Amino acid sequence: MNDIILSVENAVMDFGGFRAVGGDHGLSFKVNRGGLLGLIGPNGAGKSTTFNLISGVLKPTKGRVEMDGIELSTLKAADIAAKGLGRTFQTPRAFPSLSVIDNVLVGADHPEEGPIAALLGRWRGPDKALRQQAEHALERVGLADRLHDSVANLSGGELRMLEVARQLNRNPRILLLDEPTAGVDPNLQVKLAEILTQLHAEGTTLIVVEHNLAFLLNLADRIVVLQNGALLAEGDPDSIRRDPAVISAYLGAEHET
Ligand SMILES: Nc1ncnc2c1ncn2[C@@H]1O[C@H](COP(=O)(O)OP(=O)(O)OP(=O)(O)O)[C@@H](O)[C@H]1O
Repeated sequence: MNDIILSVENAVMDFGGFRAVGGDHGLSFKVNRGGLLGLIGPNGAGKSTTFNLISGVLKPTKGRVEMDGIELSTLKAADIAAKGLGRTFQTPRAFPSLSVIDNVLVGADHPEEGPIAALLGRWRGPDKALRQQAEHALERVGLADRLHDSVANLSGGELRMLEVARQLNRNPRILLLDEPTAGVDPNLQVKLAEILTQLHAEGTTLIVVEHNLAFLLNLADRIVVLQNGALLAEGDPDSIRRDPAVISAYLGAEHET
């Protein structure tokens, strides 16, 4: 029997009259505890919107999201983060006036406070243990020699790795990564794959949205495919690679380019 940590149940997200997620019957899928789930689909399929529903950035028009049997859909994003759900964004977010390490330290000690309160808390100065933990997170993503650099000096790929470090520092039980390889150079992509493999081995539940299918299909143990906001297919990576509906809707189009 699979142990389910997260379930999306009949979720619908409408923006005005436009249905971004849910199709005709609502979107439902489950995430195994400790699993590495890949969420794929063509542009506009509803992947980021689904992440926003899970992490509480958006409230579903209909349906619900549950983590360990607790309904998340009614909670604020900061409360969901405090329950152990971390995420990165498709467009990396950073405090531009802070150094690399201070960007990791923001919110590290009291994630439930939210970033602004935590930023003010930085005036107290972090204790040594927190600083060492943040340094370790930055070492893991290959930014050990950039600790005191301004984030303004980081490349797009490095900013993305900074977001990963920020989440590693919080040690989430579930981590959602939105297009983690986008703009990341091949060396850092290898590092990223190592980090995901290690987190997976440590029992962290991972959900990864990615257009780089070669990267994701090698790492994930299950794949959910969305099309027009609805579930097109789900299964292990091999069955998804062979699924005629996926090939025609998505993989086929990719292969032609
Ligand atoms: N705030 C919003 N208001 C209106 N429409 C939105 C909003 N956010 C997303 N959409 C629309 O919902 C659909 C799904 O968008 P979403 O970003 O979730 O897709 P995606 O699968 O992540 O796409 P991509 O791979 O291009 O990032 C798209 O048609 C998008 O234009």
